[in-house]
Amino acid sequence: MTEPAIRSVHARRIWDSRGRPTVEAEVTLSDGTVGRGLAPAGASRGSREAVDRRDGGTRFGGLDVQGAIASVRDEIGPALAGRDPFDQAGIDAALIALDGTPTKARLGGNATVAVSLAVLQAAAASRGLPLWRHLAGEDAVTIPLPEIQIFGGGAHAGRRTDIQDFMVMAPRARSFAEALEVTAEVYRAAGAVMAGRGLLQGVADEGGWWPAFTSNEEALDALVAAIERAGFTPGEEAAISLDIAASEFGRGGRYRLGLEGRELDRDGMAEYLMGWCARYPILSIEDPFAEDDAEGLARFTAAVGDHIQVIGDDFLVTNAALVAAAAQAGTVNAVLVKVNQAGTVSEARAACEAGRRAGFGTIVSARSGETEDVAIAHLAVGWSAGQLKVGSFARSERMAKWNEVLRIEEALGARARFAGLTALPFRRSR
Ligand SMILES: C=C(OP(=O)(O)O)C(=O)O
Ligand SMILES: [Mg+2]
Repeated sequence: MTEPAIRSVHARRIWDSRGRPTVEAEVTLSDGTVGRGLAPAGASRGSREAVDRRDGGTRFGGLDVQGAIASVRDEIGPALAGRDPFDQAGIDAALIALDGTPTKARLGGNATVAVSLAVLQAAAASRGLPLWRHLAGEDAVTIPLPEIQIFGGGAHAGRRTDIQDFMVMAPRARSFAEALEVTAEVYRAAGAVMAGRGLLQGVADEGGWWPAFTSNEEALDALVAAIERAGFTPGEEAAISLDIAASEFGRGGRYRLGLEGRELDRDGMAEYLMGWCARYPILSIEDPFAEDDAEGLARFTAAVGDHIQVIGDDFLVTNAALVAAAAQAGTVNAVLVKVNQAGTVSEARAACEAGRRAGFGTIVSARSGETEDVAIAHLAVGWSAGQLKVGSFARSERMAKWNEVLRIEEALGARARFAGLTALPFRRSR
């Protein structure tokens, strides 16, 4: 039997979880198999990420994705027709060459990521394999430790807090299912705590509670109160993970905390965060300094990196070369992996592998603008990334992904190996 080839690539406009247009690509193989890839979209974006093509106007105003769809129809589709769908690296290299820019700005990162994921899905479907198994081959896989948002802030919640994500990790959980259960208890308790204080406003872009706090610390205190109200001991069954997303309010070594009406220099910011690390049970901090502040990051990681995961998101933009450089410089000890930040599956995988080689924590992540697509749950398992960040409970585009990991864990049965705390970089090096 001859191996199937790519017959056609189609793109359509769909809508994301923020009500904005995005791209869905559909790849059809010569054996009739179809694979779909859906492009997510970030709000707090690193300046070196792949650039989406957003141009023209929708009928009712707002930027459209017709340019990205035209890229697929006029250029990507014809270029990929007849190619081997199992050669993901070759397909992604072709997309990179066809685009010809360092940031995929010509074709659009939203076009390349949708097609790259669609080819991957078509190849898995053609083999009759779940995506995670197609990715892992015969290798054993690890089920990721989740970090789950409880309060959303920053660019995802009208900047009601400067800090973007207040999340929970379950350090004692023995399975993904148990970690999800613990965090769900904290999530509901947090809603009750906020309602009791008259602070409940709704849900943020990633499903965490939309806050009405008057300081960033008030959110941390409420998180500790929620953990206790759920019947857990802070730092034991449930610990704290933060995404500071500092590029949103910091530049040139200066940090403007809008909520608290003050500006900190690099040392002041370090003191602010180190104070939190001393007072709260924090296990992980993402982008604690702005993407242009390698010095702040390096000093912070040198100070706390032996017991706290320090993740580069905007700082590393899912780029293998930047991950390798960060490992050399000691700026962070973990990398967030967002497929659309790179623009292709292969580049995201390379960033994840560069992280693994460096002994980093590796966290596959969704974006704040998402779809019902569950591919990243499979990437996290298939790549044995060790950690997954998807958002929270109150939005089904997030729950679709968390629930998909439950299905994979169940399918693996006794063979399921939950990463748990071994996913953290300081646990690895011990
Ligand atoms: C998921 C995140 O947000 P966005 O998608 O807005 O970049 C993040 O910063 O980690
Ligand atoms: Mg981030």
